[in-house]
Amino acid sequence: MSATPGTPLLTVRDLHVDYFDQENPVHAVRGVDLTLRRGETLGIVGESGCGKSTLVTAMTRLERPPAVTTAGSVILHGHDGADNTDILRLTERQLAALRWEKMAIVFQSAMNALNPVLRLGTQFADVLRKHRGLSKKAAWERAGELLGMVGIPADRLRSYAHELSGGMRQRATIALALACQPDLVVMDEPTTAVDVVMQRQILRQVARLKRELGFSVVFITHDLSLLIEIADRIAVMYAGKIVETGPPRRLYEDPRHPYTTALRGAFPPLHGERREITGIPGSPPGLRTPPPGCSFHPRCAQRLDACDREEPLLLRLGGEAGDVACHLHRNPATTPEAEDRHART
Ligand SMILES: Nc1ncnc2c1ncn2[C@@H]1O[C@H](COP(=O)(O)OP(=O)(O)OP(=O)(O)O)[C@@H](O)[C@H]1O
Repeated sequence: MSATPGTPLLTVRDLHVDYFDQENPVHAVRGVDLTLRRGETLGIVGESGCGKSTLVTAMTRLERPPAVTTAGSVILHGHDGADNTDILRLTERQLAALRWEKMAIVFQSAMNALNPVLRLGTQFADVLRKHRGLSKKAAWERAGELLGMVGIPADRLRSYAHELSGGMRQRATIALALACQPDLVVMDEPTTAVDVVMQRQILRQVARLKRELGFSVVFITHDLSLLIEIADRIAVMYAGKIVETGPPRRLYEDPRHPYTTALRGAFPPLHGERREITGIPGSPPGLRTPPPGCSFHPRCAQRLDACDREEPLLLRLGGEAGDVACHLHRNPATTPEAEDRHART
C-alpha cells in the first residue's frame, strides 16, 4: 500500500451486466466507465434498482446467477501502474488470492457477512491464518487489535454475531474487511441498518481508518447528502448507467443532470441550511426494456425533443468538474472513452 495516492487503483471500462432470469434479460449495468484513485472515496449514488449493487458485485466478481457480466473490463492496477490485472479474466484460484488481501466488501447486512454459529474471533482468525499465515494465537491477538480499531473491546472476540448490537456487528464486519489491509474496500449501504447516531460514528471511524491505512473506498448509497459529506468524488447512477460524476461540492452546488438535482432535493442536507424535501416523481424504469434515448426522460421536467430518441454521451465538463450525460449540456469536450465508444458504433 505504498503506491502514490491519486494514481489509479481500479479502472472499469464499458461494463455490462445482465440478469438472464427470463427470455428477456434485465440489463442492470449498461456500459459503465469508472476510475477509482488510490486513497480516494468514490461514492456511487442512485435510487433503488439503478444497478449500484449489480455494478459492485460484478466489479468484485461476487455476482450470483442469473447475473452475467457480458462485456467490459475491470483493471486492478499494481503499484506504480505495473502488474495490471483484469479482474474479469481471473480464474477462481487467482481471485481467491486477491480477496481480502487486495479487495474486501462490506455488505448492507452484517448478519449476512458474519457466520452465526462461529465466535467472532474464530472468523477473524480463519481469515488471518489463511491469508496472513498467522498462528492461532497471533491471529486471535491481531483480531483483538482489529476490533479495537473500530472501538469494540477485544473480549467481544468470544461473542457470536447475535450477541452484538446492530452497530457493533456492522463495525465488526468493517474490521474484518480491513484484516489483510486491502487496497480497496467496497461498502454497499453499510449503515442503512443502524440508527443515525451510529451511522455517523461508523462513518467517522471509516474516515479515520482510511487516513491511517490509505485504502480506497467505493461507497454505495441512495443518499446523496451522505455522500456529499464523505466522498472525494461521486458518480450518479441511473437505469444502469453513470449519468454524472464530479466532486461533492460541485455536484451539490451546481448539479448538471436533472436526476442529480432531483436526488439532491430528495434528501435533506446533513449540515447547513434547511431545504424543503421534494420527492422524485415516478420511479426508475424497468431494465428489461429501458426507455429509448435518455433513460430519465419520462421523469424529467427539462426534457428536450432529442431526449426520447438520442442517447446522451457522458461528456467531460472540464478540469476536475467531472462528466455529465445530458442533452442540456452538449458542449463539453467529449471524453476519450465516449470518443472511443462512438468510433466503435
Ligand atoms: N436476481 C435478480 N434477477 C433479476 N433481476 C435482478 C436481480 N437482482 C437485481 N435485479 C434487477 O437489476 C436491476 C438493478 O438492481 P440492483 O439491486 O443492482 O440496484 P441497486 O441500485 O443496487 O438497488 P438497491 O439500492 O435496492 O440495492 C433492478 O432492475 C433489479 O430489479
